[in-house]
Parts: sequence; C-alpha cells; structure tokens
Amino acid sequence: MKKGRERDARDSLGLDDGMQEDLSSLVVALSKSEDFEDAATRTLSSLMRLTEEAIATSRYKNHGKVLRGMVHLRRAGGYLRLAILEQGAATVQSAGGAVEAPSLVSATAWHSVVQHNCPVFIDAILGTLRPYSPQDTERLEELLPGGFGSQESRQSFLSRQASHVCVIPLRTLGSGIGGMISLEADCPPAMGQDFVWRECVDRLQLVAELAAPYLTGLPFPPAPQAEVDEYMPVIGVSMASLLPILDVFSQQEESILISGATGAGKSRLARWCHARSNRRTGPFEVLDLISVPEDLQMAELFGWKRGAFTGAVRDSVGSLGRAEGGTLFIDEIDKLSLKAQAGLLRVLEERTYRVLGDGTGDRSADVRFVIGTNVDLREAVRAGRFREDLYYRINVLPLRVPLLDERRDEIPKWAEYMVNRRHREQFPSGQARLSPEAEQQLSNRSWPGNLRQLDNIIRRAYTLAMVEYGATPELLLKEGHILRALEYEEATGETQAPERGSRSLTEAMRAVATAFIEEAKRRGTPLDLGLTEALTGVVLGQAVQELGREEAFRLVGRENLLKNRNHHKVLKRELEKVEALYRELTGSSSPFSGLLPDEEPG
Ligand SMILES: Nc1ncnc2c1ncn2[C@@H]1O[C@H](COP(=O)(O)OP(=O)(O)OP(=O)(O)O)[C@@H](O)[C@H]1O
Repeated sequence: MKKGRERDARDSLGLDDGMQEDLSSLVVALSKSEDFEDAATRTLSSLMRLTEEAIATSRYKNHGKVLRGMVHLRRAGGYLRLAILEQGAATVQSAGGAVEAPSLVSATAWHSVVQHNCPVFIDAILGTLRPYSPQDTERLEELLPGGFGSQESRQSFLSRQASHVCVIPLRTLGSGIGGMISLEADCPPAMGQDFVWRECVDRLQLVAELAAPYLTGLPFPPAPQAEVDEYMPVIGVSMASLLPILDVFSQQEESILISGATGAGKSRLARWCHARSNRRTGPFEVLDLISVPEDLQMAELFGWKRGAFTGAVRDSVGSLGRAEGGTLFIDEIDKLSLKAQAGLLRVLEERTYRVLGDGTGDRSADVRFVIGTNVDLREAVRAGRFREDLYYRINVLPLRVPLLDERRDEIPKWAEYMVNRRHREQFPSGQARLSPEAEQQLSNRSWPGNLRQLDNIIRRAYTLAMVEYGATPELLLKEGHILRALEYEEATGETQAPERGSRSLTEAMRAVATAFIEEAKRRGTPLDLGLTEALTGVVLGQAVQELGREEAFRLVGRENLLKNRNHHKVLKRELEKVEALYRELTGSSSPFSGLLPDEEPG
C-alpha cells in the first residue's frame, strides 16, 4: 500500500528512476557539504540540469538555454549571502568572490515569493511577473500590485540575456522563507509564455526543499579579510560577512536600502558604498529628513527658484542638484511626507525632476540613491504612512546593519579607535589605551544606542582621564573612568533614554541570544546554556530595583507568591542564578547582589 502511494507521489511529480537517483545523490552530497558555497554549487547544478532536461523535451529545444542560477539568502529584510553559478562554471561565485554586476533579482520578485509563498515566473521581455499556482491552468495575465514594470529591473535581466526567470522560495523550518533561488534562461521565442517552468517547477521545488536546510544552515566559508578604511575602521565577524554583499551592491546603479537602529552606523556605511562605487569621484550628498520640516522637504530635495514661495529670496540648488553625478544618501526616509514621496518616486522612475518655481522644464537626475531607515518600512506601508510603490522602488538592494549588541566582538576595537581618534586631535603621534578591566566593562554591557552611545561614553571617559592625568601623549583609560562615564549617562539618561522601549522585546531577546553565542565563540569552550535561565532573575531584579518588591511581583503576574509569602524565597533563588551568570562572565557580583534577601521572614 505504502509503496503504491510513494509511486503515486513520484508519478505525480514525474519522478522517474533517474530523477530518484539524482535526488538521492544530491542529498548524500549535501549532507557531506561543509559550507554554504559548496551546497549552493551542488543545488544550482542540479536545478540547472533539471531545467535543461525540460528544455530538451520541449518545443524550445533548439531555442532555449539556461544561463545561470542564484541563491539569495536573506534575513530580517536584508541580504545575507548571494551565490551565482554561471552555465559551464564548476563552482559558484559568491558575494565576496568576483561576483559580476549586475546580478540581482528584482525586489518585487522577492515580495511576490514571500507574499504568495510559491514560485514566481518572470517574463523579462514583457515585464510580467506572476505567482505560480498548480490550480491556475488558465494563464493569468494580470500584473501584481507594484508590478514588475520597473524599467531598471527589466533592463537588468535583459542586459544579461535573461528573457525568462523562475524564482523559487527557500523555506526554512519554523522561520518561514529564508531566501530564494532564481534560475535565468534565454529564450526570446517563448515571449508571453511560461517557457518550460510550468513543466518542471514541481521538480525544481522539490530540489529547493531538500536543499533549503543545508543552504540556510551551513556556515559560510570565512569571509576574506575585509580591509578597514576611514569609513569602516573596525570590522568584526558579522560585518565581515555582510560587507561582501554590500560591496556588490555598491557597484550597481539601483538604490540601496540600509536599515538598522539609530546610531548603528548607517550613514558611514552609505559613505563606504559611495567610495566603492563607480561614482566615487562624484559628490556624496546627505539629506537627513529628521532635520527638515515637512513643508520644506520638496524644496530641500529639488531646490528652488527665487520667488517660488514666500521667503525664497534667491535661487537654491537642492540635494538632487548637489548630488548630480554622485550619490544622494537620504536618511530617515520614513519622515518623508506623502507629497514628497510622490516627487521622489517620479525621480526614481523617470530620472527627471523639476526645481520649484522653474518654468523652463524638467532636469535630468544622474544620481544614485542610498536610503537609510531605522523603522520597519513595511509597517509604515501597512499603516498608510509610506507609499507601497515607493517602498518597492527603494527596496531593490536591502541590507540590515546589525545592532552593536549583535557584533559584540567589535566593542573593544571601536572603543580603542574612538579614544585614539579623539586623542590624536591633540597629540597626533600620541597613543591612548584602555586597561583590560575598562574593556571588560564596555564588553559586558548592552548598547541600545549602538556606536553613537559607545562614542559618547568614550568621549566622557576620555575627558575624565585627561582631567585626572592632565594633557599627556600616553594616556590610559581605566575602569574607573568608564564606570563614572556610565554612571553619569545613567543619571542623566542622556543617550539611553530615547532608546528605552523603542526596541521590541523579541528583538532585544534575540540580541541577548546573539551575545550569548558570540561570548561562547569568543571563549572557544562551551558556555552552559543553563546560564540563560538567569534572565528571569535579571527581569525580577530590575523590576524590584525600579518598583520595590511587592509592586514588581504584581507586575510580572506573581501576586500569588506575595500572598503565600514565598516571594523572598523565589527572589533569592532567581538572583542566585544571576550571581552565577555574573561570576562566570565577569568574575564579579551582579548589580542585584544587594537585593539578595539574607533570610526568609517567617
Ligand atoms: N565608521 C565609523 N567611524 C567612526 N565613527 C562611527 C562610524 N560609524 C558610526 N560611528 C559613530 O557612531 C555615530 C553614529 O553613526 P551614524 O550616524 O553613521 O549612525 P546612523 O545609523 O546613521 O544613525 P542615525 O540613524 O541615528 O542617523 C557616529 O556619530 C560616530 O560617532
């Protein structure tokens, strides 16, 4: 019976014995793969071979050919890894190696794959994109909302001879879609048709499903030693794995969307992209929307002619004009008014704009855009504050900058860089250092305000050290300086306050998990998972410190412990776990040690 059902399933997918064997050997090979790139090579070879077989038995036998396959790994709205296998090549090129530009798939394809959770077929000649559903036997000619009408994406496919593209989701266990695979083929006679995708898509999906755990779970080969420079003076493990992607993005003409928490370093990354682009000799212009009142946004962007509005007493060039031939970084894009969003969309689509009050007509814009945001733009779209079409227009090459808490290996290096940057303004050949205890203090705490917050603490600690020792070319920042700087910050709430509560609890918990893993990696010996149980104690200890015992227990739903007078015992037990965590990580007492009840009142 069971055998019969398996055969039925095989028959419904058209799996002959040869295909069965191919799949088995693919799984064996994948299980031996040691890194992402090897798994990507094997998966793409298999998918391209399947497509070739489908072409060989189709009416496009003499007209169609497979060009390349790509694996796009994505996380939290941004690219994580990109691998490309060109027809005839033995191994993939991956971002970090010599990836040729342009080699990216449109943002609309990604959106469609995620939204419909199914493969998507693209006809680059007609500019159509549609999800594939096995039930849909009639060809659905409708374009998706947001459409694949973007000239740039079409051109990008056509310029690499790709007339037909099939995009398949990479489903991951539990966490939805972790990326996509795109297969590109050249077959102009199939214009307006699904090419051979419809015939082979089920088999392609099967391969993608088998390969997904390996592609998304295997480690990346060590990133090539990224070179630090003035815009990126410190590169830790997680940034090193992202920079190759950003390097590929930099060399395209499409817009880059850099998302990340405030102070994480988005503007410096934008500058880094410009310095690596073909526009590096042109201007780099910044328009930070947080500092521009809504009614002046259009004027700031497009510039104005004298008399264009009240107060316009002379002509002024806008950000677009100043960025001509170079790059315009627009930060905090979510602050753009709906009216200015319409104006920007037009520039992105038509590459023209009009200076306010200029009757002489449109100007062309030769500008590359890098956009920064610290909010989730999809949320802004859902809330009606951000145009959906503009979102797709700017979300072609997305990248998320990790929080500083997710790249904790960088903290000591940033601290050293920041203190020396300051010190060398006074003593160009001087040297500032941090004591190991001072570094430890910085490494042990959380940085919700990211690099900006760290920079503020360093600046303050530096001033304290200078006051103590006087101006000296050899300076040592000690633990006491850091502690006093931190105390001052906590007392004034200066850099931390705006961040408090702005990060979601789930995001913060992920940061804790990442920090735990990083610490374990750094030690090279196992870090007992049981230590994470201290989180309950940290929450309880913090709540007790802020609100007092009774109120704290009520707030976290443990009122019953108050009633049966067990709260002392529970607090003691949980705080002991926190002590154990601190002793293991820092060798000293936790900040809640004073809360530990000496004895349990009867
Ligand atoms: N590459 C860098 N070199 C030196 N300092 C840096 C660098 N990146 C970040 N910093 C420090 O962090 C601060 C914040 O960086 P940046 O302005 O790039 O962050 P951001 O993510 O654009 O923040 P926001 O969204 O609030 O504008 C800088 O003022 C500087 O002190």
